[in-house]
Amino acid sequence: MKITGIELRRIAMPLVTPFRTSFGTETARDVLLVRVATPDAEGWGECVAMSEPLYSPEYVDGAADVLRRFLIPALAETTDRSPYAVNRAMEPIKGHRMAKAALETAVLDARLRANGESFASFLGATRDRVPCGVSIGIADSIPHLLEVVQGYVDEGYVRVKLKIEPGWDVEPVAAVRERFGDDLMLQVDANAAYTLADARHLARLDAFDLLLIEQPLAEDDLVQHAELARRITTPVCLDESIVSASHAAAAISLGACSVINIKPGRVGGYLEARRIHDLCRAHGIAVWCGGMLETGLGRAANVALAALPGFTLPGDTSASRRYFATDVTEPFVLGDDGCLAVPTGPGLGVEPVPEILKEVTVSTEWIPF
Ligand SMILES: O=C(O)CCC(=O)N[C@@H](C(=O)O)c1ccccc1
Repeated sequence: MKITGIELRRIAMPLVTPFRTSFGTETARDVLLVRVATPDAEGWGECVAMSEPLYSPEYVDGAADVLRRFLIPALAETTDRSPYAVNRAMEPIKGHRMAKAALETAVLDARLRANGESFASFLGATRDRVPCGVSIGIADSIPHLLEVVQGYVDEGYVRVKLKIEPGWDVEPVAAVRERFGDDLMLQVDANAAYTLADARHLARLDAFDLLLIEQPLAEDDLVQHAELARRITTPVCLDESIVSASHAAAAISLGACSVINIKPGRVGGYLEARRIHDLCRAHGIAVWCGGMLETGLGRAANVALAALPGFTLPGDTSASRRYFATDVTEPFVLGDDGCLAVPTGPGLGVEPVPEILKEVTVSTEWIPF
């Protein structure tokens, strides 16, 4: 597969409502898209880095820079376009996993579209629909939170994730459990807002039969997560801490988690995401697909990944309307069964709608090969 050039495209995607987490509030996504052009097909990759390095060290301007100056030139030096060769070409560059994931995905998408194979088939999906959870930000009051949860439950989401932080944790969880009963699949996400000194306080969440508590402690501390896991009964799930299959192996062997949130952008791409899936499956560790407020492009790839057999918990693969009034692709719409259909077309199975893409585009940059 010959690449004729690569386009870096920045699009501005306003969010339907502000999304507040323990590390900040998002009101719009400044998204970097990577388009790989070949004579037979074009491929798309979405970089999930946020505008500022608050979730992880990466940020969107930095991702564009490392792609332009290092990752794309490294790719241009090889002629082997197999997905593994793309990974190998980028290997010497340290870190920048979200940037790498976007480029790997775009090359893979172009290749699969040319070969007529879907992302789901390539990854080894075993389902054609995936049950969807929804992530709910920190609200300004408990009554408002309950209203928001009611809305998403009415839409049919099968699992609710509540963002928590010190001062907004036990009370909102108790109120949701009280209002929606014990059958609602409920979990919380702290985005590393606590320390081990909060263990006794976090143990108060054990009363609410949560599916898991996501990333309670700092992303670089597996040992403290293992100690916390011994002091609470709610299963610990890691997100920010798991940036590779070797990190997942270390976390599992240390007992730092019993569930892992797999985000392909965070771990450097869908191939590494599948490796983590396979490793966790071998260890009986449940995984689910996390989200980074992706447009329909990244969402399509995530839904395909979430259809692999080890994804036994509903992910943050919500419908497009959860975040965007108008998605850049045909919208992902939640079915009456609370599921999204796995795209079946070649590659991602979706593409940007040209007039919408034009409207949301802030800048484009063409890098010829
Ligand atoms: O549904 C989604 O795409 C968002 C899910 C979600 O809560 N993402 C969180 C997270 O920490 O997992 C996040 C939000 C914003 C930025 C980074 C991460």
